[in-house]
Amino acid sequence: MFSDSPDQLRKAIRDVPDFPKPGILFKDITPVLADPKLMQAAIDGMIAPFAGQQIDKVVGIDARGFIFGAMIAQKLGAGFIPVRKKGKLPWKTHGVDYSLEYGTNSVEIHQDALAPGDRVLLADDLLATGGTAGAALKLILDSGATLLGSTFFIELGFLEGRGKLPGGGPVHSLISF
Ligand SMILES: O=P(O)(O)OC[C@H]1O[C@H](OP(=O)(O)OP(=O)(O)O)[C@H](O)[C@@H]1O
Ligand SMILES: Nc1ncnc2[nH]cnc12
Repeated sequence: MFSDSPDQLRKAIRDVPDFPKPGILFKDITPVLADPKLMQAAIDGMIAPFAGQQIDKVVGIDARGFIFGAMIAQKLGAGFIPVRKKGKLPWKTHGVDYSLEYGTNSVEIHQDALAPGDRVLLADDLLATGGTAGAALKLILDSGATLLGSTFFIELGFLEGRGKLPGGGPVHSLISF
């Protein structure tokens, strides 16, 4: 990781006012995705607090969480498990409804994706109200797996989303606004 990366990462995140709804300041990560050095710094920074721990599975949340989660899983030598928006997974699922900063939705996980005793890290691009990550946390804990913690590229601290992640281990974010 290059030493001034947090500053460079922060500068690369683009603010888009009133997307997808009036009053929402959308944090656009596509400039980070487009730069391999920045992405490497982002992934390294998201993994750092969990270094040295045995992690069997990384759960990533549809859709932007797939990008970060899959890269983290590869780097850790762990499996990747998708939590998808309702109706997208082909096999038997468990699901949960939730609300997020700009709406409501449902996410699902395959019933056989996680097993009791699996050591899991949850990953997403952004923690806002915590509704989405809280829904994923419920799916993980209901499976009997052990949730070691959660890691986010961005946290919107003023929305206090980490309060929606009780019992899920440490919550880490690389860039806070
Ligand atoms: O903390 P919350 O208020 O729940 O918001 C955070 C969630 O919102 C975004 O997902 P979105 O549903 O927009 O899906 P996308 O990744 O498909 O754009 C983001 O990727 C997080 O998953
Ligand atoms: N402000 C925001 N920007 C980008 N993604 C989000 N997900 C929830 N709130 C968001």
